[in-house]
Amino acid sequence: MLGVFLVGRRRISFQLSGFLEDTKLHPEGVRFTIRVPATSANIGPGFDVMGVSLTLYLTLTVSLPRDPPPRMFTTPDPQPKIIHTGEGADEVPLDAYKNLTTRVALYVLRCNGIPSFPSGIELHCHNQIPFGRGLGSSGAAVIAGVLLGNALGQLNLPKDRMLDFALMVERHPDNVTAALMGGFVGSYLRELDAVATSAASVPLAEVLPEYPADAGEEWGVDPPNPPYGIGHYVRFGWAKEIRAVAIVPDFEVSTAMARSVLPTEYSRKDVVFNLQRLAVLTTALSRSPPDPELIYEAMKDRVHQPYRKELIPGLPQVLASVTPATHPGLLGICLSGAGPTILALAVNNFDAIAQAAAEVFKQFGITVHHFVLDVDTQGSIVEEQD
Ligand SMILES: Nc1ncnc2c1ncn2[C@@H]1O[C@H](COP(=O)(O)OP(=O)(O)OP(=O)(O)O)[C@@H](O)[C@H]1O
Ligand SMILES: N[C@@H](CCO)C(=O)O
Repeated sequence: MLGVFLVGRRRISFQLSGFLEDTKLHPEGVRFTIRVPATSANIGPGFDVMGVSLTLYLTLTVSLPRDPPPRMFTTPDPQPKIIHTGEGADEVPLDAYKNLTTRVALYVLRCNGIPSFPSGIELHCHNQIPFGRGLGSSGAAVIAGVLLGNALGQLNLPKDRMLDFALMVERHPDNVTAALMGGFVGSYLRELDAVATSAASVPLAEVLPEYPADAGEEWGVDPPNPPYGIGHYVRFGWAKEIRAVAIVPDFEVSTAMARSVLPTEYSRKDVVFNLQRLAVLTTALSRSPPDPELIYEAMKDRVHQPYRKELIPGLPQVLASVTPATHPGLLGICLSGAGPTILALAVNNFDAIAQAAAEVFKQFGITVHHFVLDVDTQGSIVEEQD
């Protein structure tokens, strides 16, 4: 059986039967991995626009029998077996009809005329991305699902088309675009015509229905296919000496909650404040050596961070007290995604910067841990396992 996956601009073709033979799951079977990076969205002023992919990963090891047993069109239908280790292991659903990654994979398969998973799939998800912290865990799960559906269905979708599928689920483009493409990216949702707009606006419940466990093939209407070209993106430069310190509080803030506290209208003054900084920041982060004076100011925001402080005790105090003046090496500091993680961009003194933020959070009774990360330039990859 021939598998063909698109990985970046490289088309990788391989004989599925040529995969490693050492899997415990299917000793005679097929095995490949899907690796998706964490992301930090917004970077201050670029709310729902900018994202950067970071070197923490969700990795799926997918095993399937070389000669799958014939499909049984009676219940129980062929659910993948899911093992999940690492972050989220105590809360992630292992039922493939409830797990975000496999539900998205099934959505992609069903949109392409494949009604269910192939039989005998075993999926080991190893996750380094903390849940609900602003590091793009859900975006990574969605992208992993799109790549899984593409691989299992041998669909050969180009990455731009995969982005359409991801945007039907996660409807702001910043995290999923960075997770799929890698690097530092800006993206927008294209204005669609009326038909495409309504296709792209169908309720999430229709894209990812609650699959009844005993439904077999009877899943009702086909899910809505994404319109073509929902999201467009551009890659920005990133100065190689800039690293990302992710300071992760010990509590979760769901993105849905963090979006519900935002206003629906903004003053012209606040919109202009963000636009001015956004325009400067995209170029400032590409320049070597990076200029802390320019970047610190350009990472300020008036569109989402001020409203999220009620969900994140200590947020304004951390942002105001950890500055390039007090902490040489720091370039700028902001909320990562919907929070509560703080993203500090710096060229050195990474641990001291994290420690300073930790001390402020401590005054609010919050403990944190931190990662010093680099920008992942590859984006999501699908490859034979070593
Ligand atoms: N690997 C995963 N497998 C299955 N479900 C996941 C996975 N990662 C995240 N999720 C789901 O996504 C939820 C977190 O999504 P949410 O959008 O609230 O936060 P986030 O994506 O971590 O943060 P942000 O969007 O601000 O970067 C989890 O509670 C879980 O339901
Ligand atoms: N732009 C999004 C990122 C989180 O998914 C937000 O800030 O709500």
